[in-house]
Amino acid sequence: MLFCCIFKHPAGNSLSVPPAEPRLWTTQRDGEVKLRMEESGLAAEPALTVNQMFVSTVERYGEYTALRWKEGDQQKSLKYKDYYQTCRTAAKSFLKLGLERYHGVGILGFNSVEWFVTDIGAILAGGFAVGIYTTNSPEACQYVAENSKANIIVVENHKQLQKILQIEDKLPHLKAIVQYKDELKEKRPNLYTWAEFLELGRDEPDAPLDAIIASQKPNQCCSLIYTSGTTGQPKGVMLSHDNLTWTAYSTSKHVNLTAASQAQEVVVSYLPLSHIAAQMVDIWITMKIGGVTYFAQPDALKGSLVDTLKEARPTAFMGVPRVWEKMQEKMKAVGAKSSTVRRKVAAWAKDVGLRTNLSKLNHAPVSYHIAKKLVFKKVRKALGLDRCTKCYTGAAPITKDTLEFFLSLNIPLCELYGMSESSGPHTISRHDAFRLTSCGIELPGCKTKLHNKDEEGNGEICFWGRHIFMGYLNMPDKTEEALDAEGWLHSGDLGKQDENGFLFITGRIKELIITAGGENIPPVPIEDAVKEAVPLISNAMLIGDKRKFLSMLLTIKCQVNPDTGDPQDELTPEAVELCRQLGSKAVRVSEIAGGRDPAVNAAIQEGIKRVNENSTSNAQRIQKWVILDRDFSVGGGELGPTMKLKRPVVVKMYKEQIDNFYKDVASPATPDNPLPPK
Ligand SMILES: Nc1ncnc2c1ncn2[C@@H]1O[C@H](COP(=O)(O)OP(=O)(O)OP(=O)(O)O)[C@@H](O)[C@H]1O
Repeated sequence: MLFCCIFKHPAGNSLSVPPAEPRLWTTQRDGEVKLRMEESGLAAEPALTVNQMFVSTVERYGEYTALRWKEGDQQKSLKYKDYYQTCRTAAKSFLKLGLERYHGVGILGFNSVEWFVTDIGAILAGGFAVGIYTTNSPEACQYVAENSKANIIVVENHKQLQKILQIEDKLPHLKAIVQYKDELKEKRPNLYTWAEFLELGRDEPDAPLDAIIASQKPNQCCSLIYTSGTTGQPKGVMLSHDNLTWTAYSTSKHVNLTAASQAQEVVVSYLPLSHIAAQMVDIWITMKIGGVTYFAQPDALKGSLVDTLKEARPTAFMGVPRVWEKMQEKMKAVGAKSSTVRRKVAAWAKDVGLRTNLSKLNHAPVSYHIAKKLVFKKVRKALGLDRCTKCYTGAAPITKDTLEFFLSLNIPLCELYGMSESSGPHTISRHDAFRLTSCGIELPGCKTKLHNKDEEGNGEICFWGRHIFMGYLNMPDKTEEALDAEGWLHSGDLGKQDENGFLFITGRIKELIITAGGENIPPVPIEDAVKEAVPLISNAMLIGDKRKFLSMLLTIKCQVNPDTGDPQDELTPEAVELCRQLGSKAVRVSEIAGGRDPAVNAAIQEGIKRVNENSTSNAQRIQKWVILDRDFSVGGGELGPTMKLKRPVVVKMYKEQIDNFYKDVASPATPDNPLPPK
């Protein structure tokens, strides 16, 4: 907030005191922050609003294609100059519908032209762009809509509309709803189709919109990213114009993206846009460099993504670890079915690929033309990545196994690390600056500090730079927890750096379990060890915060409904086979859950025993466990959009099972809990 105080001078003249400089953070919707400008380098670049960045791209690349998509069998596209005009029309429509300054426009739907236009139109009109996860329940949508004081909500289809209609009465700020796909199934006042919505603004004068745009400053909020809740109630991360425009600029420089005047970069938009990673790549970075965004189909993650990749042939591609893992699983399955000769050639090429790429990382001279010709080119083509020179993974931890698998296919995955609170990326690895399992070095103009380092050099990763968020909307306490007195963002992640500044993530303090006995236990290594020891297990979650001992919730690998993504009762073929090997005839989760299958119980108990034997202390031993009826999923609410466990949600959902572990600490072994607490 700018404070301007006017007081009377004893002589009677009015004296105006210059406005106090804004602080580094604010939690007020109309607040302003001090920009973290530096004297030189990239952080000294002039600050831009979203409109200024967009106009500058239109001036340079107005005739270039900005957006591409497929409608039926037809390819459609929009040029930069028309994209900008459509956003302006949408902005005028929002104003006509009553959008107030610093109020939200919620967007609930799959990636599309309309999503982008809503987001940017809301910003141009002086509101906040607010992505809402399509998997949100009506109550979760209500929280976001209320928190952001949404005046308008733009939904994709009838299904999403129903969620908003259920909570409409509880949203006093809501003035209109727009549905951008499919026919409206019913007419309602204040419900518009996309065409009707754009029509509202078509003939509106420019002046009121231009006045709003002219009044915008780079240090004001324009976008809210709601955290997905892996660490508690979602928080509205306030991002300023400068956060978006500067991060887009700095990232494009760091990873050497090509400006459209030389050749247009192409990206495929398919990850949830309400998450900062997808939004930064698909909307802001691509706009900054005048690239093309190609929209995938809504069923991208259910199987159509590879077809879209083959059509779009992206030059840069970002996947969360689960996307790469799925590709890996699929390729392995296809590989297993191919002829012996093909398998041998592929295995040989992969061996050459891994060895050569590892030597390359060590700057040793390499040559692998034959493998490239025989296998790698074909693999890339089959994945639609034949033009893709930059493949990224990020937003969650990826296993070394997956990194090595792709490296062996000559597809080095560059890792990207960051948070919503850092407008997306903080560090990114590059082909010319790469260490396996490292997340690379920080963006130019940004700084990293490791707080409270231990003897091995592990400390809490703290960030500084113009990508750091403004604050959490209406949450001063949480903001002060995240930003220290000097303005460093504390990530809650543990990491260490090598002598060249390469960052390695080594844990998450924010999910550390602190037992009643005061022992600090990082859950992920124990959970990973259990999954590795018992391949039948799909998800494992360690319990023990403020408890006397550790226990674990387990789920079994099951089939997934391809349309909804919901976990089914049927086991995967791999799980059925694993059961056979254990002497179990189970084909369904319900035959195993709750300790119903003695052979599976024994195998899990044996696996957990092995993990316990390797534990560093008694407190780190898993004493009890239970197999749940249903696997974790995004739709079920246990996993976030990047497949990170939402621990507080799981604890609430399975309270009964957890209470059971601890209700009688001295209880003897049961089929569910074969190991009595020590
Ligand atoms: N490359 C990476 N490797 C390991 N962990 C990562 C990586 N990138 C991001 N993360 C993890 O994701 C966190 C950031 O998550 P993000 O800002 O996307 O929040 P979220 O998933 O929406 O929700 P919440 O804030 O509730 O966790 C980081 O603090 C880190 O723990």
